[in-house]
Amino acid sequence: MPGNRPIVLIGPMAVGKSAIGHELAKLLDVPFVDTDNMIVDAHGSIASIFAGRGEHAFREIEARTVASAVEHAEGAASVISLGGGAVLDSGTQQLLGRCTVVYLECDEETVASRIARNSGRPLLAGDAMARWSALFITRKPVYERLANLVVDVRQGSVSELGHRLEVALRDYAAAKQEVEN
Ligand SMILES: Nc1ncnc2c1ncn2[C@@H]1O[C@H](COP(=O)(O)OP(=O)(O)OP(=O)(O)O)[C@@H](O)[C@H]1O
Ligand SMILES: O=C(O)C1=C[C@@H](O)[C@@H](O)[C@H](O)C1
Ligand SMILES: [Mg+2]
Repeated sequence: MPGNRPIVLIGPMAVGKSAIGHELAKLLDVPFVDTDNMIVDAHGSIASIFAGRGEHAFREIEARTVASAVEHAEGAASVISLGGGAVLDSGTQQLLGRCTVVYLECDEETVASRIARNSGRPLLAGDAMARWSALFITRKPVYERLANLVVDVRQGSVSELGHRLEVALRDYAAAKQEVEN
């Protein structure tokens, strides 16, 4: 595995960061944290934060939460799944330089069914797919720039994708080791 760096999963809403991250952590037998869940545990539902305090306040809470998750995880292997928009914060972008960042790549067609199964995403209110696509267009270059590794998650079950990520991470770690030696 890539040293003792936290493995951080990034990507747009509903690609499977939480589900696949959880699976990957089980396979690697390392701790798993989901920063959206940390926020909900500490501050209540994401929808209620957006409604009561606005997106700006949510982003501040999110940046602090991600920093605390990464700092707490450093020095040991672990898996951290971020919320879809967490990568927009410049402090978070800097912190991710100390992690192994995996971008879960998906497309509109595949994500449509995954969105349908989930609710409570305030930024997808109304026409969820149109909102998803608009956000994806602006964020895609950020995901691509921050990623050490890109994994296509369009095909396969959560369990299969967990295995695929594990293999991709082992290959990445081996290639990195070879360059460093
Ligand atoms: N490969 C897959 N096959 C089938 N269902 C999937 C797959 N990946 C994720 N899902 C399902 O799609 C839904 C969205 O996944 P998940 O919540 O993990 O997305 P996310 O990337 O964490 O989204 P968010 O950015 O909103 O946190 C969940 O119900 C999850 O179980
Ligand atoms: O993409 C986003 O901006 C978001 C994604 C979710 O994970 C949550 O963090 C929240 O709904 C905002
Ligand atoms: Mg999630």
